[in-house]
Amino acid sequence: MTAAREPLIVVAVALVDGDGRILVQRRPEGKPMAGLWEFPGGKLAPGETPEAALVRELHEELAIDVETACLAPACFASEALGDRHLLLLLYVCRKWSGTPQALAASALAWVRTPDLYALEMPPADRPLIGLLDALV
Ligand SMILES: Nc1nc2c([nH]c(=O)n2[C@@H]2O[C@H](COP(=O)(O)OP(=O)(O)OP(=O)(O)O)[C@@H](O)[C@H]2O)c(=O)[nH]1
Repeated sequence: MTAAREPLIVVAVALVDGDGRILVQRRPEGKPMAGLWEFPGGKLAPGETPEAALVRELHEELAIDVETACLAPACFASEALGDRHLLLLLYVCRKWSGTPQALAASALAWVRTPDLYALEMPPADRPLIGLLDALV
């Protein structure tokens, strides 16, 4: 009997601009779920805290710098993802330095929360839209 794999923890962030819009990025060709829109973020490296992982991912994916204190835990999703179970921890951040650049995505878009419903997003993200709408 093989042991079940542990849940996959992914951290992601809703960056909120001064107009209350949220940044989403489009997954590039060649990756699973290519073409879907998602919140910037990614998997934890071994031994990394969720906040440290998010600071690193935001630097790698968007070339922005964020302080841990500016990452507010907001909500989470718990969803099957292939042969794994995904725990997607979503933070909200309103303060960063630099201008986001699409270093790891095929496109970036600033979107009002109700307009997120019209975007194709991974299944785990859909339940987060209503929760985010209540928070931003
Ligand atoms: N960043 C991010 N990942 C998400 C979201 N929703 C969601 O299901 N995921 C999934 O969570 C995982 C994120 O890990 P990742 O971004 O490091 O994965 P990846 O495949 O892009 O990169 P990798 O090449 O390092 O494996 C992916 O399987 C992705 O599909 C989301 O809103 N943001």
